[in-house]
Amino acid sequence: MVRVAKDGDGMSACFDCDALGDRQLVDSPTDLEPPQHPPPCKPRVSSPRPPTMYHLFKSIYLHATSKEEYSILLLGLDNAGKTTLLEQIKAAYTPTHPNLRTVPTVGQNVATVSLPPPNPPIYLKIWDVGGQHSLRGLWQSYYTSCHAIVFVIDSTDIGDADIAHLATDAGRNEEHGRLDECRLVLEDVLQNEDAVGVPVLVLANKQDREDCVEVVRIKEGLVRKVFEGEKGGNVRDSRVLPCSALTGTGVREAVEWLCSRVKWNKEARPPVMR
Ligand SMILES: Nc1nc2c(ncn2[C@@H]2O[C@H](COP(=O)(O)OP(=O)(O)OP(=O)(O)O)[C@@H](O)[C@H]2O)c(=O)[nH]1
Ligand SMILES: [Mg+2]
Repeated sequence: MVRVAKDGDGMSACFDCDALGDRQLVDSPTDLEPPQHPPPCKPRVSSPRPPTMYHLFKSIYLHATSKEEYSILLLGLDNAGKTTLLEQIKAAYTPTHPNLRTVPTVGQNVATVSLPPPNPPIYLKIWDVGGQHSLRGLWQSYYTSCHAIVFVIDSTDIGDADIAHLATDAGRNEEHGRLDECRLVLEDVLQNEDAVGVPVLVLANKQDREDCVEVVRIKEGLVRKVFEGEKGGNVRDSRVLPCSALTGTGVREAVEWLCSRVKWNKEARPPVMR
């Protein structure tokens, strides 16, 4: 039996003594002395090899060329505009045209963008997951490895965007769109313990439409109340920004905020090196 040492396991190749001894007995019929079993050979244990110049240069090269990669998770109700946003981010940072003819996402879409200077030299890996009710249970499996969450709101489908109104009699009779559903889903994200401390950017999307609610009302009437309410979870970095995923307005500002926040939070959630 031959044991061949693997590279770096500290032991050089060693031939098994029994096999060699048997063959010597058969090949030496004239031996008068009783057959002597050869002494077992000791495995030669070599000391760990010092790093070579190759390894040294390789690690310097990897250090100089690798970049930090942060994962960004796009969440929000179905039809909010997440996939359209992903297309606009790709188009803003890579030489591609956005595909704005989206279909409801069943599962996920993912894209990695490398930010050009003067942004910090990092990769953003952006995960767009389906927002339909039946798919929301999958979101939590992304929380532990994400570095920031973008919660996309359809600014045309949340009534007057004032959750205090929901509780009043006057409010009950009004048309709220999906305001209550949006509040509950956002609270659910903020309360998840795997997402504690993760920076959250709320995007008031579809600001290009005339029937949209202004960002300041969404901030004061919905987002601030959810974050400061009892289901708002722990303190975290957060921001509300207007955007139109369809026209691309506000998309770069959103990405820049995300870049600064993931870097800021890198002690708590370190990046992956690529
Ligand atoms: N006017 C306008 N329409 C938008 C905007 N963003 C998205 N839409 C439209 O809204 C619809 C839904 O967009 P999607 O990006 O597919 O929505 P989604 O959030 O990915 O939906 P799910 O995959 O079901 O979770 C599409 O018809 C988009 O063209 C926007 O900023 N303005
Ligand atoms: Mg989608």
